[in-house]
Amino acid sequence: MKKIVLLGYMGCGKSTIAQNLSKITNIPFLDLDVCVEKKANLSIKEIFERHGEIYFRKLEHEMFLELLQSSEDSIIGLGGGTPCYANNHLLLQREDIVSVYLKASIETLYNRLVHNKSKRPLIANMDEEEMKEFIAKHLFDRSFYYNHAQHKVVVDNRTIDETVQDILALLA
Ligand SMILES: Nc1ncnc2c1ncn2[C@@H]1O[C@H](COP(=O)(O)OP(=O)(O)O)[C@@H](O)[C@H]1O
Ligand SMILES: O=C(O)C1=C[C@@H](OP(=O)(O)O)[C@@H](O)[C@H](O)C1
Ligand SMILES: [Mg+2]
Repeated sequence: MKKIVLLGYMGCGKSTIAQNLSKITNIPFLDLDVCVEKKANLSIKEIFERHGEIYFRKLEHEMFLELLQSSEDSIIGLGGGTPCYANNHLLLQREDIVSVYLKASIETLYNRLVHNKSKRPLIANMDEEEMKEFIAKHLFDRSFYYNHAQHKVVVDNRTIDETVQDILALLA
């Protein structure tokens, strides 16, 4: 039984790539954020607004453990912060987990996030200049955790299909 876990910064494509990889492999896909939202019966935005980030991190950790407990094969798209809290990065070291860091440059992340920030509470209220600075610093802080992944796939200038193929090639 294997779990393929995609990690990386907000906007690198975890949710999109996990879904597309699932279509090709027929391995079921789970998005950790969506699982948290279903369990809390609130959107990520609402969880942050009503209960704060620390509460979100607790739910995220509990849900990650729950998904890893299942014996089913699955492709799991993490949230951008998942490996950086509650020692979640250590859970990635399990033998039945294949972890893939979708590595994107600041420019790629900025371009993908700038029109897509409203559902992401950490950047929702930033202007463009603030966002650029934030991504640069935050990505630097988080890279330590992302680099715990078993594999790294660079996603800059790659289409969705190309990234899916890159992942399939390293799984082969
Ligand atoms: N080549 C690409 N690979 C992945 N996502 C892409 C690509 N080009 C554009 N996008 C867009 O970038 C965004 C990535 O968001 P998402 O999949 O939610 O990332 P994450 O889950 O890592 O935050 C989506 O709007 C997606 O359509
Ligand atoms: O980077 C983060 O801390 C977060 C990333 C989001 O997921 P995506 O990376 O899928 O946007 C979501 O979990 C939440 O808004 C916090
Ligand atoms: Mg996502």
